[in-house]
Amino acid sequence: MKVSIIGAGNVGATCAEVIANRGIASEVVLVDIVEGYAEGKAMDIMQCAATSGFDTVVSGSTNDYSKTANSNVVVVTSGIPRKPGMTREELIGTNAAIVKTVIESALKFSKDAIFVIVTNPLDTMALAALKITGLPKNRIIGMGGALDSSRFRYFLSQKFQKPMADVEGLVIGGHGDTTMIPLTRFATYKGVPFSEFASEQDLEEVAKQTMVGGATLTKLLGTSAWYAPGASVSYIVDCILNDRKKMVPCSAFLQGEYGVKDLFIGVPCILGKNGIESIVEFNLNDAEKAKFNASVEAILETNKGLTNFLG
Ligand SMILES: NC(=O)C1=CN([C@@H]2O[C@H](COP(=O)(O)OP(=O)(O)OC[C@H]3O[C@@H](n4cnc5c(N)ncnc54)[C@H](O)[C@@H]3O)[C@@H](O)[C@H]2O)C=CC1
Ligand SMILES: O=C([O-])CC(=O)C(=O)O
Repeated sequence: MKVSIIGAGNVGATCAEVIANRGIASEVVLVDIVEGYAEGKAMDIMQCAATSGFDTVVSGSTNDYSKTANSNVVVVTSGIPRKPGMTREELIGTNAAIVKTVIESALKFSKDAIFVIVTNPLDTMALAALKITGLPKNRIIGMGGALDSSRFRYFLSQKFQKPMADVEGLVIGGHGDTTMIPLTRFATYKGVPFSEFASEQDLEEVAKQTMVGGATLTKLLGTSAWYAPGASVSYIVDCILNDRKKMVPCSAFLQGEYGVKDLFIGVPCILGKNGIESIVEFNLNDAEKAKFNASVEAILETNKGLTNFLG
């Protein structure tokens, strides 16, 4: 099983390292535009193999997409990250052009690949990927909700002092500071809804922390996060390559689900060897619906910025 990761920066390289360490794929190819960068990252990761004990082969290439040929999965992590004070949406001008070039190049060599899009603004870049490739919707997956839900579980676990493994939480909606929707009503402690013992105010606080989770890290780090993003991408890659059929919130191209058409937004998806194999629909209450609709409107607004790139 072969995975190519386009963009060997913080997120891309972390993803390669996690995939190798967990043996998720037999081969990982990192590609970057900066001369020698992907080769260097790959060599550094390979020098963990002897001590970490993995046999995944990680290699790097500067813009030579022939090395990515016949990938089962292509991960797109190329593009600029935000700086403190910026929104993800502000990255669209630079990143849309990068995403277009790299996806066209990767598709030439891997016509059957499933594409996992990571570059921000995520929901809009996933739409760009669909339009650029013309691939069926199951083969374009936006990585947002997996990370946001993982952060939601972290903040729930911190707030209520519960082990992370006992905490479940789901985030849907857009992958943006104001567009994501941590579903506090469905958050559980070992199957018991948190709402049974936590105040609404406490749960709202956790939801707010989750929504700005990426911005908080960007402020602390001076650039956006990479460990949890890299781990979340690897989780999705594992679900595809190992046909896990797990439910993972991802940005998916909706065709009527949740009352939405022709738009990428975060919803629970079943991931397997065919990519997004189905979308799980469930009833939202009026307040959740209102948030979801507001999220749709915000993504539609950001998507307008694509017209310069895609016509
Ligand atoms: N969807 C999500 O949950 C997340 C998305 N991101 C996004 O992922 C992207 C990457 O973030 P980082 O890895 O932190 O940035 P980074 O700056 O560390 O790495 C980006 C890499 O892309 C490369 N690149 C730029 N243009 C390229 C091209 N045309 N071809 C090949 N490589 C090219 C750069 O040389 C750089 O090495 C950003 O847009 C960031 O906002 C980051 C974290 C989470
Ligand atoms: O915050 C950012 O810009 C990067 C990202 O999407 C995240 O970490 O959630």
